[in-house]
Amino acid sequence: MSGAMTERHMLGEDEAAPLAGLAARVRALTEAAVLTGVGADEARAVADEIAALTERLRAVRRDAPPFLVTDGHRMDRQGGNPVTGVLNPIAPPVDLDVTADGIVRAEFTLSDVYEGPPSYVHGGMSAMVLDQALGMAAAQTGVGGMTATLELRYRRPTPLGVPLTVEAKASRVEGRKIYASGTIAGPDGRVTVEATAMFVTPQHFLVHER
Ligand SMILES: CCCCCCCC(=O)SCCNC(=O)CCNC(=O)[C@H](O)C(C)(C)COP(=O)(O)OP(=O)(O)OC[C@H]1O[C@@H](n2cnc3c(N)ncnc32)[C@H](O)[C@@H]1OP(=O)(O)O
Repeated sequence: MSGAMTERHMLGEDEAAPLAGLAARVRALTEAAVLTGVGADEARAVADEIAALTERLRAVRRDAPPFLVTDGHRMDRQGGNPVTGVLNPIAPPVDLDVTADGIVRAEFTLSDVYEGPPSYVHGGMSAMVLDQALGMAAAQTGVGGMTATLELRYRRPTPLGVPLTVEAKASRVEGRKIYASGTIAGPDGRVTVEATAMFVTPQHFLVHER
């Protein structure tokens, strides 16, 4: 089971680097699988080889994704995060940075793996990137919290395969509620998606993590 309370193995740089390399290869494999034009026999043969490789990785299995040893902000440690995690092949990954004034920002590119409407980014993927960025912005105010509400306005289609920018900032804190907003913009700087969210700090965060 993968739960918040599960004890996590901590990966040092020496252990993390080859696993990040593995994730990068699987990410490339995923894109190749989505775009391949090989015939049925070749697809079956490759599938068998991948099944064998999967069994090799399963030979030693952890109970939950490991954390990275880091002196950066807290989310840095979640190498398995589906948006930012270098250890997770389904993460683009989006390398979110935090400026001194609490703005969370990244440039990233989404491949055809994330296609929703033909030639554009899937709206759920934009939501996931924004949830993560706004969540990190909320965390800059103190403890951070769980997403309670996330409202999105899809202003225009988000293009695939070109540099996008995500930006987020917390706007205010009211007790355990933290409000944040953010955007995704295309290479021309025009905003494609706007988001506002409210995060609620669960009581157990306050007890265990302060
Ligand atoms: C660095 C981190 C980056 C992380 C980015 C990714 C973030 C995520 O994706 S988190 C995953 C998605 N979210 C979830 O699964 C959350 C599931 N929900 C929960 O766990 C709980 O409902 C939680 C924590 C939001 C609130 O629970 P709890 O602490 O018991 O809240 P509760 O005491 O009932 O309410 C506190 C206040 O918040 C309000 N509130 C709680 N939930 C909501 C909601 N969904 N909508 C509106 N208001 C809400 C309550 O009305 C109450 O307000 P007031 O104090 O004014 O009466």
